[in-house]
Amino acid sequence: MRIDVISLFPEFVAQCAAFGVVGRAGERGLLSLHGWNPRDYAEGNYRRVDERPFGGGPGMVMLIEPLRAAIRAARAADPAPARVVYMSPQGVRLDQAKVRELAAHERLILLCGRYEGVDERLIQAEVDEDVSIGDYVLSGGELAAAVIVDAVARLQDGALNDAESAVQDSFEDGLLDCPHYTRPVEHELGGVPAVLMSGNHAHIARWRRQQSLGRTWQRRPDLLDEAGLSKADRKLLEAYRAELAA
Ligand SMILES: O=C(NCc1ccc(CNCc2ncc[nH]2)cc1)c1csc2nc[nH]c(=O)c12
Repeated sequence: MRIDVISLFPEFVAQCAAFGVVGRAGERGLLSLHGWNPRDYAEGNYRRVDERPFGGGPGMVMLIEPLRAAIRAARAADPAPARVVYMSPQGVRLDQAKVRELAAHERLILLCGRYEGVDERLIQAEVDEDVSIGDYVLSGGELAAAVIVDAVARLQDGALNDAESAVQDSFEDGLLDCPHYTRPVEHELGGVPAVLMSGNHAHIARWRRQQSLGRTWQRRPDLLDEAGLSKADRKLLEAYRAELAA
């Protein structure tokens, strides 16, 4: 998969892709990341990339032409067609389903705005979809682009080893994770649930499932509705709640 990031700070996103699983995906040739800076395509001796908004109001708006030239350069760098995603507070909210959708493309071009955003005409002409990473205010689209790079890199075949795939799958079952413990068994902060030391793998799996169900019910009941619980799940959750009420 090839991802081109259009940003005034392209090194920002490159850095986020230099470590861990994502860095390894790059080394394995599963993901290539390229940055394009609109300022390199800005005209005039001030090389402007932004201007004051028509109609007045605070902040600045990114100009059409430097962005358009940078997008064109990115498109031209590889013959494969690219999906252009504008990182925007007005976008659809990113979730794992959207990540899977984006990861299926051979190429993505991620457009990162700064200031108040981008001239609407550029968005209409060049952008396929707008994506937000949540309802909070960031200083630009770069962190959102880095989130997408990380999440889609993990889904490239060969990016994760078996253990890491298990971690990925556990999230994808739609529930929150169970608690995790490692050595020492005894610690001033407390001990370890006996079931985890029992060696009884059926009991351990049941306990972990019950903890996932219980924590999801307590912290993210919204996820519970979609999770499609089995009869066994519902019994485990009932027992969890009964234990809390006791
Ligand atoms: O570029 C991004 N943010 C920069 C930014 C933030 C706020 C405003 C203010 N706009 C005026 C307004 N908004 C609502 C009503 N009036 C403009 C630009 C961004 C990309 S994806 C993402 N995902 C989550 N959060 C984000 O901020 C982002």
